[in-house]
Amino acid sequence: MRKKVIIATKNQGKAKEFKRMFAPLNYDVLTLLDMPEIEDIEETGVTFEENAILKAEGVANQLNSLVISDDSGLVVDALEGRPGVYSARYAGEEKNDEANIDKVLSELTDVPGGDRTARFYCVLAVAGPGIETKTFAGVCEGEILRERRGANGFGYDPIFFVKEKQKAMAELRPEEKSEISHRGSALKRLERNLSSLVPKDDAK
Ligand SMILES: O=c1nc[nH]c2c1ncn2[C@H]1C[C@H](O)[C@@H](COP(=O)(O)OP(=O)(O)OP(=O)(O)O)O1
Ligand SMILES: [Mg+2]
Repeated sequence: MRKKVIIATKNQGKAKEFKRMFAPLNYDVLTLLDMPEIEDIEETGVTFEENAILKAEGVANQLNSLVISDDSGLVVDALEGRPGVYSARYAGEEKNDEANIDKVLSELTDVPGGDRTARFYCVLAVAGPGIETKTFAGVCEGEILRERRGANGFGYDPIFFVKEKQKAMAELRPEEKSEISHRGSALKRLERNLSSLVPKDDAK
């Protein structure tokens, strides 16, 4: 029988990646895109971890069910870590991927090749009735390109050059991306630690 897992995200790109990554584990993925009645959770944290916990616990409380959330973003060294936790709303509250990319590219116009290092971060939080909330992190190292490359993925993928693959993230096939991505490694950590999700009452 197929099992089901709830991912507390409204991001279409993340939803696609989670569906693909959970399929071989025999899980169907439900997201907030399937549950319009869930109230928005404000991302008031200043770290990926804080925001992931806010989203997972906020949605778990509304559904009274186990949920996984994903807070992720792009950290650029030459921009002192921006856009960071503001990645989704970097160019404005309407969350426009193209405008966000344009803003990063223009801020980096005068930054030479060697100084364009960056990384994607992902923190997954698991929360639910009777369990202690847990987080799992993943990182993917790269460099910011001078122009867009590739048509796959979402968000900042077209301007993120993955050293390991010598390609833009948006040039990778979906399964290639999941193998090396921040989200893929965070999910692997989560899978390895599922047994640590102990009931709160048992926690010493
Ligand atoms: O693999 C990725 N490839 C490219 N860009 C990415 C990736 N992973 C995160 N990102 C960017 C997209 C967005 O600008 C921000 C996430 O912001 P974040 O608040 O976690 O997600 P969101 O608001 O889009 O959806 P939600 O909070 O409902 O999960 O980082
Ligand atoms: Mg968000």
